[in-house]
Amino acid sequence: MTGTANEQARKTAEGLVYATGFGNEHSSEAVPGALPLGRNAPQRAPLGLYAEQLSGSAFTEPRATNHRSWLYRIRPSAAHPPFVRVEPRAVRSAPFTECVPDPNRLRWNPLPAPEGPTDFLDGLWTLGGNGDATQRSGMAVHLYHANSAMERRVFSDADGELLIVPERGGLLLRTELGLLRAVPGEVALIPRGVRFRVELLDATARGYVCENYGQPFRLPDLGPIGANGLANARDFRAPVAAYEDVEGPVEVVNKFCGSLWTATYDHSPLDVVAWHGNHAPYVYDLRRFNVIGSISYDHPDPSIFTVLTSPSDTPGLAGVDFVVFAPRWLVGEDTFRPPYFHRNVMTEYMGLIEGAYDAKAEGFVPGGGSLHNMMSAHGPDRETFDRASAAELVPQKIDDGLAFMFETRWPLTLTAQARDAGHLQRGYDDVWQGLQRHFRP
Ligand SMILES: O=C(O)Cc1cc(O)ccc1O
Ligand SMILES: [Fe+2]
Repeated sequence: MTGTANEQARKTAEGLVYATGFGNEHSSEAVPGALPLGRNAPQRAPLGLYAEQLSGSAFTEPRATNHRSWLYRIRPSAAHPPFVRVEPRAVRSAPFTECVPDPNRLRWNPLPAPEGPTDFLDGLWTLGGNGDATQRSGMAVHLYHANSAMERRVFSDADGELLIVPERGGLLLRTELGLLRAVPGEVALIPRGVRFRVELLDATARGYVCENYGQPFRLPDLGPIGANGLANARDFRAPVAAYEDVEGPVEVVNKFCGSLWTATYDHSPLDVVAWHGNHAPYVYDLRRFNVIGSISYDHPDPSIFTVLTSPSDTPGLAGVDFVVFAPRWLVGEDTFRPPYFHRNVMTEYMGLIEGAYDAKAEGFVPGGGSLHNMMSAHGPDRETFDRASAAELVPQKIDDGLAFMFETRWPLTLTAQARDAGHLQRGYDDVWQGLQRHFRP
């Protein structure tokens, strides 16, 4: 991508307007009068537009979990040529069958820079996942490293929603429902089936993606925390309508039941002039997260840091949680303050957006990731354990990092490329070597 194209994307991103709130019924029109009033499907939609419903939930799901938007577009989505299946490059999907599930603790360095011009879609690289895309259950962990804009190219994912976690470089997401800017420290969500393309605000972009095949992410219940706290609903931003009136070839890539399918349209499908509904993309600034923790003793379980949760059919057991370790004060008395040693029935994939993470002195780097699969023993490395066991317990501000976790109820199976990757760290186990016995009966 040329500097000029980046510059243009940056200028566009600067002027963006948003609607706020989580899961709201938004309505928006890019041209006055484009949104019909009082009905969804008038005999003739305003301004010669086509009316189309995009459903992210079954028609009959309870109102609280019903997701759909009405789109008023220049051409109906139905007018398209056949899709043909294409090579998926480094994108893989559930069920993950290339490897046997591995109980070892694993850690990767950042995804290497791509060779040659690579857009967001070509730069997607799947680490692993669980479940089955055709059953709409489970999740996948992808990383991306891109250096160019998706030009005349649009992507949509029928298999799940995409939670994008930029780590390096900002993104301008041009979606059917409008434009979103997502820079490191923010996360963006593209709902199932929503078409979008990604432009870059910087020379390169790197980050993580949680592809959630299961129920859409929602805000966790707050229970005794009360009516406020953690991620507050008003801090989520949805786009306002913005459309492309572009004729000529545009490649539309559709991820469907694990495969990538492509068709060349004679126009851009990002041609929605007005819309209303709640099946909409959003962006959230992780620094707005209201961190809640212990003000007496002990280290709460990290569920207290849940930003978004995708419930499964068993109450309390998430298909996947998105958890953030944001700057916070530690004040626990007579407490080992960093993450404790533990074995967890849930599987933990962790990434680092910036700085450092308080359980690991070294080796867990921004853009890298660690996998602690179901029941694998992990926790502070030796250096962290020794330091925290001896530390003077004065109030301490942890403000030198932003880490996150995709935590899932099912074990995560790697792709062959993740297992064999040159950037897989050898000897991760060694960080727990040298923990001395101190037992004195
Ligand atoms: O493993 C990790 O670092 C994540 C984590 C953090 C924490 O504070 C407690 C439990 C846990 O799994
Ligand atoms: Fe953990």
